[in-house]
Amino acid sequence: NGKHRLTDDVERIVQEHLQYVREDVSNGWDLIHQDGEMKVYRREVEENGIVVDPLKCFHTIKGVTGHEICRYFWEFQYRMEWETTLDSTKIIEALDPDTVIFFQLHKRVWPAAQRDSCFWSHIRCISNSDEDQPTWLVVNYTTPHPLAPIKSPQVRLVANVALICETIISEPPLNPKDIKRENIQCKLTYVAFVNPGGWVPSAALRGVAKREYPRFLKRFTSYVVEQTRNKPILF
Ligand SMILES: O=S(=O)(CCO)c1ccc(-c2ccc(C3CCCC3)c([C@H]3C[C@H]3c3ccccn3)c2)cc1
Repeated sequence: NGKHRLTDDVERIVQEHLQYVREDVSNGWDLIHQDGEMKVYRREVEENGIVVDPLKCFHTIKGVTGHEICRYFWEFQYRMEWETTLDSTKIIEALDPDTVIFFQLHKRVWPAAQRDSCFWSHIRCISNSDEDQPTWLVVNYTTPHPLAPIKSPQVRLVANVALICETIISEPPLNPKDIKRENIQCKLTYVAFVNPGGWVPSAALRGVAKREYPRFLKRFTSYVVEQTRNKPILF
């Protein structure tokens, strides 16, 4: 894909996430939610009295590939079908076929002021030669943009989010064309570093995050399972 003004930033952040995804959650992380295969961890971090808790979620979803999960997460046209915490979302610039810039209005979470966000969103396939299936990832990273002016009373969110997915094929048939959905599953890692961009009561924000991240990940992954059920597998 063509080089653009954010190529170096995108490369740097993608590489950082590829290192970070391997870090285990044994020390310093609290398991805040478990539901079947989904495990949600959080570290309690404050910067200048603002809660910026990193979030890490591991989940295994049967019947879908990592490419399908990343595709539905990245593609703009599906977003409002699974994202219940947004008032609006729109693409304000396309930098290359895999990198766009979004502007989003997030639903107001009382008593905090309404948040908006502007980030570049990049989707990529990392082929790791040794394993059979490639890793797919999406990164959403805050960036300023002239078409996303900061307008009071909205507060600009600062977010660095990654969705990293592996595809597992159990009992692969001799001919890949014979692979069925019951033989595939996606192992996903979702990490979110969200700075609310301005003061929010710590307990309120931690409560919202604890409720909303698991709900959002469950709703999103269920949506992809539904959408792909009778479609050819996208590897
Ligand atoms: O995965 S994404 O890139 C999907 C694209 O939309 C993503 C997900 C979540 C957020 C987000 C935005 C705002 C908040 C807070 C900050 C003050 C008031 C709201 C939170 C915290 C509260 C947690 C939360 C988690 C999930 C959904 C909503 N709320 C999270 C941003 C981007």
